[in-house]
Amino acid sequence: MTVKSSFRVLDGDRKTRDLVSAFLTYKGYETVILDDNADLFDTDRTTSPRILVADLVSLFARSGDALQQIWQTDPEQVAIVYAQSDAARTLPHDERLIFLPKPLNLDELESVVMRALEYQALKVRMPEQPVDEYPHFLCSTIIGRSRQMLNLFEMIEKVAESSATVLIQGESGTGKELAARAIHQLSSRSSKNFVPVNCAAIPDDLLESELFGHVKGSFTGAYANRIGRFEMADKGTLFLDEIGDMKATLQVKLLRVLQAKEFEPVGSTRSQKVDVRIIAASNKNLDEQVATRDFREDLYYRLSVIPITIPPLRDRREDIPLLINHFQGQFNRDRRRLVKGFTREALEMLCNYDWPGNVRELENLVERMITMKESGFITVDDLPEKYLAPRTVVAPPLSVSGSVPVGKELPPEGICLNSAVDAFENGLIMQALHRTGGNKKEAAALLNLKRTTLIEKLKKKNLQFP
Ligand SMILES: Nc1ncnc2c1ncn2[C@@H]1O[C@H](COP(=O)(O)OP(=O)(O)OP(=O)(O)O)[C@@H](O)[C@H]1O
Repeated sequence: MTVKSSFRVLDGDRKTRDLVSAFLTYKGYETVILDDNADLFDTDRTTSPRILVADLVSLFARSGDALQQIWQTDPEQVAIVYAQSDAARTLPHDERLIFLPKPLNLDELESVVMRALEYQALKVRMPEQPVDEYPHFLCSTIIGRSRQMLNLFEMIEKVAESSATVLIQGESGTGKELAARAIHQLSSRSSKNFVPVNCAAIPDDLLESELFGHVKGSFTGAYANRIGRFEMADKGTLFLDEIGDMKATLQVKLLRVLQAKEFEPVGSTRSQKVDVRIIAASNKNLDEQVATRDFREDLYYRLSVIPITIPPLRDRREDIPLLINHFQGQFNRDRRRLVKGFTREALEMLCNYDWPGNVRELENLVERMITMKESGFITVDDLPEKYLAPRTVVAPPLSVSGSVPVGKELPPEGICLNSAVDAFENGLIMQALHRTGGNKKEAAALLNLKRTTLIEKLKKKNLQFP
């Protein structure tokens, strides 16, 4: 049975219907006009793609639930529905539905037809993997396949069972809050509140009242009694983010609550009991802050009963393609885009980049790229300049001393030497692997390294030749 394109056109207004049908036929698509007697829900699944182009009023005249009924029979059918602009909000939010405002513009119709075709092509080639079967998720939010992330998943599952205080450390954007939420979600406290507090975002003089609440009249502006985050988190979890920014006097009070499991609201002398699990996080090195006496040692030990460190993304590069794929799916859905992915070269650039902003930076980049690109593949030319650095690395000749001279000028704002050297080294290693088709022995010879040294480097840097 041959699989052919098929558009079904539904419109009570004959003139518009004939125009749409003639236009699609002219563009080379097989088109069927649905007259009054045609069964809207008996879709012929031997045709592909299956796209309905319909006037909203005519569609709803058949049934107010017409779209859902069509999708029940044929879940991959795309509906291009046109109506007056303000009718858009009456339509369900669904990636299979494309709205087109009236009056119909044939250029716009052509472009949404392309989108619909791309959507279906994508669905046929890449059936979505059910989340449950996806092996690299925790709580369906944290993604990673690197050894470090799999260890982290295990750790989170273990610590969730207890109520011990957890201290999560890691650079900004590595997913500390996500990890804290997962611990709460997997714990027996999950039906109660998860209450986050960003200690760095709240002015010092307000943080105490924010945490413990206050009684009316306790300070200027305290017009009424107010409960604090500790009370809100009773029987649940309190997430103290950026704990390293908490001022010394408050550190003492927090220590007392951790020890006595009770606190007093600002302006009150009455102690209140609470049952709160504390998860603290910091992107500063608390060890160093303890050494410089910026953080109390006793509080540090109280908080770090279970210490967890989330490694920066550059130390687990094999997670990058997985994360890109995840965010791509998410933003294609959210922004109603049909971007198919990143080209291999673009992906390689991104895998070589150092991601100082970690997963947050990666997520923002993918969102920006998907929003701007709309469909097709994202290529190296679409990437912002800063992500291209490794491509500009051309293996220069060895200097007399045997060291490799840096081919770029030092920018006026300076550079991070370690990252630059690291990126430069990664670029050369990947080039050597490319040139030798992934043969490590030959690549090592090109780099004047022992094969085992190259393998060690690849492992240490988490570099993978695709
Ligand atoms: N492993 C991951 N999988 C999926 N998304 C992630 C992952 N890690 C981080 N993210 C996403 O990256 C963004 C930053 O994560 P999060 O806020 O948890 O980081 P953080 O370490 O707490 O940052 P900060 O130190 O700046 O508070 C969020 O949008 C989060 O959903």
